[in-house]
Amino acid sequence: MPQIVILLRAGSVLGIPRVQLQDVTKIVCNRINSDGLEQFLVVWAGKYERHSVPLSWHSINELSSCLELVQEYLDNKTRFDPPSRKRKSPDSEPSTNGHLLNPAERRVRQKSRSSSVTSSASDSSRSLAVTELASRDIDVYNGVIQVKDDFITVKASTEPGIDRINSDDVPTPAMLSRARSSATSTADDRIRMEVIHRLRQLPGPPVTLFNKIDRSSPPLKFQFITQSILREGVEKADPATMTGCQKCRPHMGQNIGCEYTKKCDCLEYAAVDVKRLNDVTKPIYDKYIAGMDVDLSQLPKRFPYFSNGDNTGCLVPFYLNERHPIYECNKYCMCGPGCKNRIVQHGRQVDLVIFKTKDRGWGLKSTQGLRQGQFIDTYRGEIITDAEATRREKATSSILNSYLYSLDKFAEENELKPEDLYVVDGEYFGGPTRFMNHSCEPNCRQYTVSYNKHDVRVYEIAFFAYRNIEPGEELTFDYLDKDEEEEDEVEEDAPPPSQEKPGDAQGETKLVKCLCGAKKCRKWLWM
Ligand SMILES: C[S@@+](CC[C@H](N)C(=O)[O-])C[C@H]1O[C@@H](n2cnc3c(N)ncnc32)[C@H](O)[C@@H]1O
Repeated sequence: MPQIVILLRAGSVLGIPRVQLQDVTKIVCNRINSDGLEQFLVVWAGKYERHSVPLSWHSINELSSCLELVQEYLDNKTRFDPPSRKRKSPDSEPSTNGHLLNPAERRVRQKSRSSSVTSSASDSSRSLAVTELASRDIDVYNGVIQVKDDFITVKASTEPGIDRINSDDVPTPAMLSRARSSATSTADDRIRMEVIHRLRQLPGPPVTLFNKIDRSSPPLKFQFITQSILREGVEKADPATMTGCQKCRPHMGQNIGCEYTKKCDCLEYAAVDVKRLNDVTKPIYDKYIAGMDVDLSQLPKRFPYFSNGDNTGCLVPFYLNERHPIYECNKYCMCGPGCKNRIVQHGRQVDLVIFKTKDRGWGLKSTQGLRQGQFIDTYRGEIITDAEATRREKATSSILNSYLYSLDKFAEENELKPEDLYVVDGEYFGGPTRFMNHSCEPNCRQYTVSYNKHDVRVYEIAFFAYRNIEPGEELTFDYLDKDEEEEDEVEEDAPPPSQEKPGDAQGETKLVKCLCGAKKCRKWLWM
């Protein structure tokens, strides 16, 4: 399309001009232009008369700050037109996991007609207005384009003689038909490179991307974060309540920090190991269970992680199997940073691969084998109030996916009302674990990890390997958080359960067919 090409060449003196994200409403079509360039039809944002919203075609280079809109367009297009974006040849996967451009797809369209262009330009600002377009179906340009300070802006033209195209008519059936057969591999690659770039910024061992299924990438709307973000109305407990263990020291014999459960104040609220109660401690425990004030440090406790041997750092069976809350040491503790009661706080230590599954969107795996009880990563996101979670659920853009995780571990014992609980939303902000799928027979489990035993509403959710996991095995957890003994027998071809998901007062959740493929699959999954 000549008018845009002229603009690009002028812009190349200044650098590639860019369309700004906030100026674009959406992208509605794609094509290969007469120069063989992939282009996208942009609908501009702004206050314009109805039906005369400016529209213009742009290359992926010009849309580098709008890649997430391009991705949204391509993902929707794929939903309606899957074959055009399927991988052609898995063998051509480059080592970066990026897609090779398939030469057969780079169809250079024969230039048929040109449009007349009026232009005015200065060093810092150039504008172009388009008169009658010979082929509206293809060469749509509807307004005045300006390049200023390396950014493209556009406005509806008021000049006489400029033909307007009704924006409601775009994309036309002819445009859609052309779009269907027009390659988008350059755009797919750009999007993928942006995701890979973001993954490379993450601290710790590499997180990589692998997709042998199609050309899509994880959503650019999603941002990787290293710590959860507390949103409006969410408050941690008063910082003054956060205290550390005062009687422990870095070297208490074995040079592992905290060593004696009876000395460590961090274990005050940790689960009691009832199997080790004796004649002295049993009566204290009974009083504790009856709700009386007792000295909890007298009761038998356990540290959560092995401190020596092959399994150093892995969860001990008492925590692994019974899933008691884990209380790690914190910055106020006297045991020092090398204390063995600090694992989750040091962050992810295993490599991860975000990969495309055949039928459940993206999933997560590791290239390394994981030991039973080994820490993988936390589930992070925006921590929001219950009311905000309900609002988001109702207004959700993700029809199929659910990323909300309720922080209700301590609700019952602290008599917290459901409306006072917080929820982690991992849809737009989170870590790689946001891509973990559900299995009815999972190989990972989620555990509660707290650094402040007095804070019952804000804590970490940490994933640990529940058994030894082979390299490359998909990492899964049970979304319903059921323990093995709670399992009900599920019959083959069981119909969808009629009751509501437990705890779902509003019945907002959806029931979807579970595709985990486990032998004991429950067949249906509440989302
Ligand atoms: C937390 S996300 C997991 C990542 C997701 N696959 C993606 O591509 O973003 C949860 C969503 O993944 C899909 N999913 C996960 N496990 C599934 C399963 N066993 N069966 C069917 N869909 C599943 C569902 O769409 C669910 O809402």
